Amino acid sequence: MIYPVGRDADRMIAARDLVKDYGAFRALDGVSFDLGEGEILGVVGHNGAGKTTLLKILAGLSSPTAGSLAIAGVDVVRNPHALKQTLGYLPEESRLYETMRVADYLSFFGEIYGLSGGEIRERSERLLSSLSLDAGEKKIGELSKGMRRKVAIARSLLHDPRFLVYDEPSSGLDPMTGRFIGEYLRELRAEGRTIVLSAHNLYQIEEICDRVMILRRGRIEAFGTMRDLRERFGSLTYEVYFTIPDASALEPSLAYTRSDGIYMAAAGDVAGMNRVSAAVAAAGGTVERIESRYPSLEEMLVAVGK
Ligand SMILES: Nc1ncnc2c1ncn2[C@@H]1O[C@H](COP(=O)(O)OP(=O)(O)OP(=O)(O)O)[C@@H](O)[C@H]1O
Repeated sequence: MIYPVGRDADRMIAARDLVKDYGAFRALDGVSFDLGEGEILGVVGHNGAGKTTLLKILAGLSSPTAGSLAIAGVDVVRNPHALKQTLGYLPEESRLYETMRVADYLSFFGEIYGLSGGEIRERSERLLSSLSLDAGEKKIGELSKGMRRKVAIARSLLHDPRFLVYDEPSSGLDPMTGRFIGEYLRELRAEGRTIVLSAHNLYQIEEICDRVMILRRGRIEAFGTMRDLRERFGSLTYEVYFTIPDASALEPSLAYTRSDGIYMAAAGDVAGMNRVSAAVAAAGGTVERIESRYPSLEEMLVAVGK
């Protein structure tokens, strides 16, 4: 199945039946989807689902065993080097050059991208300041994990690429730095860049991504906006909060929890919610409020299973 983008978006990625075998093991098994320009796609899945494998293929660093992939209209399976100027890649773990100062490190990569000395200085300064990174004269080996991640992000953006592939950008970072990077990604999107990222921080994915792909054992289990996914995984949950003088008067089959003197029983649909409310009233209790909520991405992933 192909998951198309909306008609109004220019297409940045067209992936068709991507397969990746490692020997006899099939890590990706027929992945097809489209992504529009200027969108953020979050790729989620349990360990070993195939996220890094897919991201490496999108970055032109690994060639698929079968299938086709066009990025910005270019067939990157046949011509992976065509991505060089278009793509900024952030690997899951970046090996940085421990003994280099940040400025020298960025200069080194700027030269690889063919930038002039002036361009490198101007862009490095702008990137480091937008990332709130002031490393001074420190060597990369002396930086904290969060600072190193920011250096790797700056490196991925030096040549001003339109398409970013970020593997676990906030992994291992404290919540403040993780949040900062989430907001930074939104700014990059506002500049018109297309971003594919993987993350185990599902709240961040829910917050910043336009579309989400749930991978399971190398296949797309679900793909769409969070709204699409909520429809696919269904239902609202209703939580009925009540007080009751004697909970033992409730019908024994009614499951509930109790916190600070307030009881709560959950129901999967409106009929269930009505049954709970009636049971509470029959046992002499009072319904205080009813809350409805959608399943979170985390609950969806649990429902999908390994
Ligand atoms: N070079 C390789 N050789 C053999 N098997 C590999 C190789 N790279 C990945 N695999 C296997 O392919 C599967 C998918 O791996 P991948 O790294 O893409 O998963 P992932 O979803 O990124 O996992 P994680 O969340 O743990 O990073 C795993 O079973 C992994 O063992």
